[in-house]
Amino acid sequence: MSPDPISIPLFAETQLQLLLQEHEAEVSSSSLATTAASVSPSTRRTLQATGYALTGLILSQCRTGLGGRVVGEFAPDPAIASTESADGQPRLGSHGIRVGDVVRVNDVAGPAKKVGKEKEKEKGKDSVKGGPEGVVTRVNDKGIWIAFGQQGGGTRSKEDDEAIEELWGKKLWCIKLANDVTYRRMRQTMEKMAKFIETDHSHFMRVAFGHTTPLQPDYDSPGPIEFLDPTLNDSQKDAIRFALASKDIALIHGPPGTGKTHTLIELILQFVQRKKRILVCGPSNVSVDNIVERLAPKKVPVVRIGHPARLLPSVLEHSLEVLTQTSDAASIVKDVRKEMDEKQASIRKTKSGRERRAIYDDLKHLRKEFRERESKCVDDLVRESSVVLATLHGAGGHQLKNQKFDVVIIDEASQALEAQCWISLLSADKVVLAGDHLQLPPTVKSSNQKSKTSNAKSDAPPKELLKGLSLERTLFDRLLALHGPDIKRMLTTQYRMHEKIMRFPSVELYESKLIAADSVKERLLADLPYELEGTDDTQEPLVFWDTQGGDFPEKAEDDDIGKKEALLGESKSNEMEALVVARHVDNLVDAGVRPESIAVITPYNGQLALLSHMLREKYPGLELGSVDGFQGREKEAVVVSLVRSNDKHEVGFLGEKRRLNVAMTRPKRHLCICGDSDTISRGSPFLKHWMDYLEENADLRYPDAGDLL
Ligand SMILES: Nc1ncnc2c1ncn2[C@@H]1O[C@H](COP(=O)(O)OP(=O)(O)OP(=O)(O)O)[C@@H](O)[C@H]1O
Repeated sequence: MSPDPISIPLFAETQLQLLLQEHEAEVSSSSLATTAASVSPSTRRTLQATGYALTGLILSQCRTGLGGRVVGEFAPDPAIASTESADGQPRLGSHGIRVGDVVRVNDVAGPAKKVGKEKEKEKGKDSVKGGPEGVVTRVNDKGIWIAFGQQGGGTRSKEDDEAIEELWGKKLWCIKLANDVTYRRMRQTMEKMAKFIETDHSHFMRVAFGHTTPLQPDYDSPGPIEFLDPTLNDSQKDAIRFALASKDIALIHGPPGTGKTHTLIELILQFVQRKKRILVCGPSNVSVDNIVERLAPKKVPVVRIGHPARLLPSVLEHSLEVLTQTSDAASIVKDVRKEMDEKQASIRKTKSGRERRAIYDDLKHLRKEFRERESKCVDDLVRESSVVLATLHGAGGHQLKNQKFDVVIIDEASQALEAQCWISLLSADKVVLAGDHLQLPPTVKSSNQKSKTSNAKSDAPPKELLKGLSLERTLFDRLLALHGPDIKRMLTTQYRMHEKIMRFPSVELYESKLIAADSVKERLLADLPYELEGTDDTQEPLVFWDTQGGDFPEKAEDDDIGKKEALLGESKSNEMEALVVARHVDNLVDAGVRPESIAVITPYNGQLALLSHMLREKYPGLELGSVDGFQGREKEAVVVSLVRSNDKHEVGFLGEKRRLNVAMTRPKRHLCICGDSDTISRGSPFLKHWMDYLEENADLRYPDAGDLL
């Protein structure tokens, strides 16, 4: 079968337009657009209250941190700090700035007045409005530490040094910025692809766009395989054999709880044994760190690329930036760093402008020297590592510019935008993607606004777009549709759910292929390793509170805010149903289930707000979240509030199978569904089957509205 080929430049142009729309949607939906340098005190306070800013700061210390960046320590301004900590020191007020956030530090009085040429130079250059930008590396109630320099890595510049110098003695505040490194790297990659001519196309690229079919896997080429992990099950072994034998593309399909990462670790080790160099990527820092953590004890040389502030503490020792300080190769950088620190400190002691300029000049030379030595050190470290790990956008950084890998592995590939994947794939020969296309794709904001395609560039000539291409269509999905199931292997034993919880998603979505491992298939809450009462709930894996009958109506939104939110699918709520949920949680806790073992999830943010109001204070350990946000997570007991209950039988975005799949596959021992079977069963054949399954298999209960009030 010869697939329909897709034009690579047209694909890239289409992606560029879709990405532009998405970026605009992101910027406009975020109040981060208001990042002008000079804003009123009350706006600053509001920004702090909403989690976007931190006010009342002064610069208290500077030093050279990882990667040669200046790290500034900012303390509460004692003149205005309203709270004190136990030791009598001023404390920062409550705020939402976290480690890893990109922030800009501004002078409360506004940017320094520039004169003449400098002013001209800065006109129209938004990025220099306000103070220097950096990444938060540490926060506690006595201060915040910020590493200055480019968002995407790289060492500091003269402009950074000068901008930081300007902060001494000023009253400061910082504001969280949108982190657009990912967007920028995707755009650069697509721009590159749009310009490629045929001779630039790799074999993998031609496979990925249907210009040719995948080559036959060669099962002899990897030689005999001795599995290192004795616990691997047959489907995991089969997936590993296939990925080793494939010549260009292998998809590992990992339904919920089937040990996708477990399998990837063995696969990576097998590649290393065969002297292959591997780049391992994932869409988020957590997805990558998860692999570093599990790989590190196996004694393989690994290096993790990425800003240290964003990495889990447990993987820091493998971070490239830390290695550039601690490894043998790092000594060549150390001397220069010390000299830079000394120079930096001497600036403040110098009053004369001439001397200051001379120091800045020296710093400039030192910085050049530092960069050259560091770049050699980085190159050496990366070249010596058989396994390099980075986020997908991190793979577009300068550290990997001249690096070549035998295999690129992408974990959680079905949660990454396709353009994001290509950042790591442009020069790849062989690719392994792991994911589950039957769970939710990455969140895309612009798809909610399809009707308003009048984007900001509406006066630009319309470009031809590839039909059927949207950002939600992931590479994983597209490759499967293009080349069929021969390019994938599915993991089939799941180690999370009770058999009764697993059966419906298995039959409806995974061709009845899932098998519950013996260790989990009959596990109940009552078997938890702490004291628990055996009740109707703790001895039952599947409960359905059916609210049919009209006494549990969803709230109709008719005000303006409601309508706007409804566009985002966020505003629905159902107060009576929330009472059913709360009652069920009470019952579980009364039976002895720890609130930390329970999660309450719902597709609607309106309902989440209501449930949080009812339950957060009562059970601080209980986890409350949206279904979308709970993807990838698990809990002993999960209560799902479906919300929709109306005469028109509208189910809104419950109609999305992948969302319901995520919702129903989070629990290990107990799943409780609260919803109106009458409304929901008419939403789609899938929903009808689900309601039928619950009716036949769950412990069915009908709440009494009067009893709840
Ligand atoms: N062959 C196996 N034998 C026993 N336990 C296993 C096996 N494979 C995976 N597991 C267990 O299953 C659980 C899920 O595995 P893992 O964390 O690797 O999956 P994942 O891919 O990260 O998650 P998901 O399957 O939800 O995508 C873990 O507790 C892991 O120890």
